[in-house]
Parts: sequence; C-alpha cells; structure tokens
Amino acid sequence: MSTTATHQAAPSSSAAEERAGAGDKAALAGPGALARLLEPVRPHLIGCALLSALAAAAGSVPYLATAEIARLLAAHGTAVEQDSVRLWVLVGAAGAVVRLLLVYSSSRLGHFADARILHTLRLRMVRHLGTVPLGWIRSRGSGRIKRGLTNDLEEMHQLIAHALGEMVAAVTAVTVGLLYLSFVDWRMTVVTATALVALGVSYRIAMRSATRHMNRLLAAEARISTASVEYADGVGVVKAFGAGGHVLRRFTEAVREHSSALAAWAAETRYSTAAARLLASEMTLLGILAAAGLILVGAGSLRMSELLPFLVVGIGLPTSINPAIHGSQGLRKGRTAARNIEALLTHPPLPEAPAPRTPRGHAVEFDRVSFSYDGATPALDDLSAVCAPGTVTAVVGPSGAGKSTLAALIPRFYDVTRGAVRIGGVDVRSMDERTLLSSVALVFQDVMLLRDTIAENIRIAAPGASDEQVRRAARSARIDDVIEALPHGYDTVLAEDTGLSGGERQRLTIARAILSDAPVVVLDEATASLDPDNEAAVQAALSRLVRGKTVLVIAHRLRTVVDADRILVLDRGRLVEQGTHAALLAADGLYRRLWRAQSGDLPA
Ligand SMILES: Nc1ncnc2c1ncn2[C@@H]1O[C@H](COP(=O)(O)OP(=O)(O)OP(=O)(O)O)[C@@H](O)[C@H]1O
Repeated sequence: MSTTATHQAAPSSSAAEERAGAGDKAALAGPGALARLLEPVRPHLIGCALLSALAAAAGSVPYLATAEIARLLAAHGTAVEQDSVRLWVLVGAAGAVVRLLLVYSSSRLGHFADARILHTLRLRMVRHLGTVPLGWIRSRGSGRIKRGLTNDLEEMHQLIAHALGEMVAAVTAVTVGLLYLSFVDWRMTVVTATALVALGVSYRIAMRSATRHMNRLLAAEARISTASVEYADGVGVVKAFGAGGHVLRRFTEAVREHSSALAAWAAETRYSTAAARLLASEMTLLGILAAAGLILVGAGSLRMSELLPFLVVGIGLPTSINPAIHGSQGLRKGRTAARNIEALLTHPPLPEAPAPRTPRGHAVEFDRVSFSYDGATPALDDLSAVCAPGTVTAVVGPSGAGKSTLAALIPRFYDVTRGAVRIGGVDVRSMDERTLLSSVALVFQDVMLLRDTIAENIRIAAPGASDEQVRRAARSARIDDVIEALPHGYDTVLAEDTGLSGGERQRLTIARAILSDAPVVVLDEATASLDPDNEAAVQAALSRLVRGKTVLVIAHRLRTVVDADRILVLDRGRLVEQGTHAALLAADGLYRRLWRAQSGDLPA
C-alpha cells in the first residue's frame, strides 16, 4: 500500500455504535448471529411471514374449490346444482385474487425490511472498517472485505426478501391442505401425511451426501469470489508476472476446486437425485393415495367422491414443499453470510484515546517495543530507538526481520504488544486519530491510487488544498509534466489503462505526501527496479519530500542508505546493530555481511 495518511475518523456516533457492537460480540456469537443482525427489522419480518402465510392459505383456496366441485360432480353427476358449482368457482377465483394482493403486500414488506437492514449493515460495515486496525484490513485482503460488502449482503437479501417467505408459504400450504383433507376423511389424511413424511425421509436419505457436497461447493464458490476480486485488483501484477503470479494461482486453484466439487457431486448423486426426485414426485403420491383409497372404497367405507379431493389436493402437496427446500438452502447461505458479516462487525476497533494529547515536536521514539501478530511469535522484540527530527533513519535487515512491522506501528496499523511508540513525546495511542494521521505521511511500495481524477488523488492528503497547491506538490514530486501531457491533465481519471508507469504512479503518491506536509515520513523503499530516468526522478521527488522531516526508510538495497544519518539493523525482530554506514561496516557484524552479500562480495 502506498498512501499518505488519509483515512478518516468515523463520526463519533458511529464509533459509539461500533464500540457497542464490539461489546455484543459474545452475544452475537453462535447460532443467534442471524437473529441478532435481523433484530431491527423483526416486526417487518414477522409481518411479512404472516402475509406470506395468509397468501399461501388463500392460494390453496382454488385447489380446495376445484376439489369441492369434483366432489359435487362425483356425488351428483349431471344432477349437480349449478349454483353450488358457480359458488365454488367464485370462491376459487376470489382466493386467487386475494392471494395476489397478499403476495404483493408480503413481498413489499419483505423488500422494505431488506432495503432497510442492508442499508444499515452496509453503513455499519463501512464505518467499522474505518475504526479497525488498518493492518487487519490489509492482512484480511481486499477480496474478503469486498465479499462481505457484496456477496454476503446479497445472500442476506435472498434470505430476507425471498427465502423466509417461501418457507412460511410452503409450511402453510401443506398445513391448510392437510386440514382441509382431514375434514373429508381423517384416515386418508393420515395416509397422506404418513406418505409425505416417508417420502420426505427417503428424499433426505437419497440426498444425504448432498449437504456435504453443497457445503464444499459453497466454500469453493466463496473462494472463487474472493480470488476473482483479488485477481481483478491485481491484474496489472498478474500481467507483469505471467501465470506464475500468486493471485492467478489462487484463482485457478479455486476454479479447479469448484469444478472438482461439482463433478464429485454429479458423480455421486446422479442416481440418488433421480431416485429422490421420483420418490418425492406427484406420481408416487398419486399411486399411494389411489391404492389406499381404492381399498377403502372397495371395502365400502369411503365414497368415490371423498377420494377425489385427495387426488386433486393431496398430490399437489409435494410441489408445495419444494419452495421450502429452496428456502432452507437460502437460510443456510444466509446464516453463513451473517457469520461473515458478524466477524467483520465485531473485530475490535482500535481503542480511542479518552483524553487525546498533542505531540510536542516530531521525534519518533520506539521504547522497548515488542509486537506479535499471533500472540505467540514475536515479530519485534524489546526494540528501542529514536529517530530525531530532520534526520533520516534507515531500517535494514534480512527478509522477515520485522522492518515493515516496525514502520506499521507508527501510524497504528497495529498497536504494540509491549512498550510504546511515541511521536513528539506522546504515545501514538494517546493521540487523536486525525492528529496522528496528519502527522505521518506513508509512501509504501504497493502504490494505492483511487479511481478518481489525478487532482483528487493528490488532494486526498489535504482535502482543502487549492488547485495551485496540488500543482505545486506535483511539480515538487517531478510529475507535473507527465500529468500535463495526459489528454485531460489533472482531470484525467485514473484507471488501469491510464498509461502511468510504476515510477510515475509512485511519484503521484509522493506528491500526495508532499501536499500533506506531514512532519514524519515513513517510506518503504521500492524493491522493483525502475528505469534510470524514473529512478532519478523518484529520488529527486523523495529528496524534496524528506527535507527537514523525521524520516524512517525501510531499505531493501543497502546502497541507498549509505548517506542515512543512522541505520537500524534488525534480525528476527531484534535490533542487533545501529550506527552510520561507516561505523557499521567497521563493526564487522550483520550489516557488513549483508553489505558484502549485496555488493557481490566486493570489499566495502
Ligand atoms: N500480517 C501478518 N500476519 C502474521 N504475520 C506477519 C504478518 N506480516 C508479517 N508477519 C511476520 O512477521 C515477521 C516480520 O515481518 P515483516 O514483514 O515485518 O519483515 P520485513 O523485515 O519487512 O520482511 P521483508 O523484507 O521480506 O518485507 C515475519 O516473520 C512475517 O512472517
């Protein structure tokens, strides 16, 4: 990430809301997560469920009316009273109209609840992202964050606006159907209910492996969605490094896993699915009901006219259950989505200072700092150092030594595990977030630019800056000429194809940092080699940026730090040496070994 310190403090009301949310963590955990998230729209959901139930009941009426007409015809033949038939036709038609009205009302209420809760959740998630440690967001990955804000909310939408209503409607339709049939003949109703349960159980048995396969598929889908976002975000890198790129590999692995999950599902369940479908079909139920009914008719204890409603209404019952199966899948997906959303919403925000203090001066001090990402392995161990204002301090060391971690502690991407990081004598944890972030400019390797105009990308560091100030910063960062040469100059909207080189994009972020005029500059020196022109321009821009500031440079190439005022040498999280280039070479320790390794074993 390459950015100046730009993220905003969340409004205090939302911060309080988020703190309350974090306090609810224990209560939110477990199976109640979904219920808790939906709490604000509970009355709407109950209303929606009631309307769905009434709609389903009304929807059963045309079938019941048809069954009654069939009964009348079977009982009286052509001598049937026309008025009775007409009445049932009217009742059936009225049921259909009422159903339409109720479905409309229920759907309206469901979508209203859906819009409201999704709006609230979206806001809470975005506000919460503004309060959690930036380091957590970076390590979680943009793909997972975006998935939370898109796919998981979409699953919640499906659940609230569709699945809940479908399940309630299915249960009601079956209940109403069985209730009606019980008035016709209780024995046949028992047969119908038993047959439904038996068919349901055999369906479950035949589909028993489906849940496992479904879970595997859902997990694979989630991975594809995450990897797609990451792939889209990192397509530039992927192009630059070809198919060997990390992101592309994750994407192709996810696609492969999805295909193999799908193939395994199809292979294992092709017969059982067909059997399950046959078992739970209308034809099977028709066979059972006709056989049982004809036995009773034959025994003289059931009239033909009483059997007909079972053949008309009874065999439609399996179809009524189908939406419940679909709805239960929606419920399962909604639960998973709720858990993901909850995990994001309940991640503890960075504690805010109750009585913020203002730094006096801009020295950066690491005071016996220890930090661990996982609470077990130290990434930094009891490290103390001071970076004086107006000086450049370079941090060097082997890969994994803790250089980036040290830099990340200054803007509070993470909080120290022990010790303190101070700016101007004030612990960064005791500073107001705005004060802290306006004190520190970050120029990191992975250049982060927003899809906005070039002017706004620079201005984000100082929202009130005039056009002239933006231009002056761009001139200081040696990027002014490049911007002017673009078709829309400073109004060019940045996109993948804007045509800026890596070095030019880096200079844009330097312009941003220059505009912010933050007294502390944290710089992650580029490892990717730039062409000589770009490198010279970046160096010129940097020297303008760091003039008079307290500078901490994470250095990967030692030749760039020979002029640093002080070099901190880290190894496995510990500060093992410090001093100037000359002093460290003379000390004949780790720095000298690193120097010899990087300079091709040439004597210094
Ligand atoms: N987000 C993270 N979660 C867990 N562990 C991490 C994370 N970031 C870094 N680490 C671990 O912390 C240690 C220090 O890593 P750090 O990135 O600070 O080293 P570095 O000196 O900057 O390395 P490099 O030069 O390779 O960038 C390493 O063991 C690394 O694996």
